[in-house]
Amino acid sequence: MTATIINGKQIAEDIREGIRQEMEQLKTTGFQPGLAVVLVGEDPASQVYVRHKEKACHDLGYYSEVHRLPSTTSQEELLAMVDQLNKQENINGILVQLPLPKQIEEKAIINAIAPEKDVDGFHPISVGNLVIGDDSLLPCTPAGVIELIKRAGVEISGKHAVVIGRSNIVGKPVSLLLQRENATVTMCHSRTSNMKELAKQADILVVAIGKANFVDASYIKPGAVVIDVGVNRLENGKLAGDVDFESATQVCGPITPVPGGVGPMTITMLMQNTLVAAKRAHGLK
Ligand SMILES: Nc1nc2c(c(=O)[nH]1)N[C@@H](CN(C=O)c1ccc(C(=O)N[C@@H](CCC(=O)O)C(=O)O)cc1)CN2
Repeated sequence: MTATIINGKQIAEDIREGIRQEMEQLKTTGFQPGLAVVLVGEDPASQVYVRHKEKACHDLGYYSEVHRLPSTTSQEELLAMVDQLNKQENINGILVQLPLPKQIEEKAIINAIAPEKDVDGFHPISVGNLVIGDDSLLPCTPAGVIELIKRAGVEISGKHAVVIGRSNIVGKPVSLLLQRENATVTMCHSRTSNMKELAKQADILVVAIGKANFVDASYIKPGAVVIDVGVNRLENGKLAGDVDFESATQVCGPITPVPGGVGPMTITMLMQNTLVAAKRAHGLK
């Protein structure tokens, strides 16, 4: 079995093309999804991601608002901003870019977003719906992971999936989504004593542990699908995933690169969620 590269950039573009075509039809009726993005502070990576979100809206013909607030913004000020966006009829999706400065409690802000506008899928109601398998807006990166696996032509049902990492944003939701697709899921984390042994049993290995090049060939069953969610900026300025790509490709089957794998899917799935939220707000299917 030889490694094949899953081209996340191309898959993300294919999905955007589908959205573009749907928009062509919908906009004749005056329909326009609206996304508000709130950025607090000057984190360089967050500034780049927010610019990409604004550009994606522009390219697809969405209405877009970006609110750039100073790093000294208080929790009350940010809550007031979210409250105002909850009330705005031209806004169907609200995204507060993470991480937030330390004086602001992330949870308080996420909980304040109206669940029907929660295009990040982080609100407890969205998470609860995901757990019980009801319709909800799915968190973007985990939804992107599932989409990548499917579009790489990999059947998920009946497979053993191992997820390394248990964050609320990636590890937990991706495990639930894999389970929803009828995989048998094992979750590993920093306290798992036999991680390598478990990872080596995976048909599908999803790595979201936030440690550069953590997983090498010795963790991978020959031919396994490897999805690398890590985006780690090295001291030399280069990006590295959580998977040692050179080593992994000696044994794995389909694998996502970093950059150009999961990352590009995050913003595309956000655009998809914003369209879904807008259609629901207009009573469309
Ligand atoms: N409110 C949210 N905050 C954050 C989220 C999120 O989903 N919602 N995710 C990340 C940041 N993020 C989007 O916000 C994001 C991360 C990475 C990429 C991406 O395309 N990565 C590229 C590499 C980009 C680079 O050169 O730095 C890739 O992997 O190919 C897009 C979006 C945290 N915050």
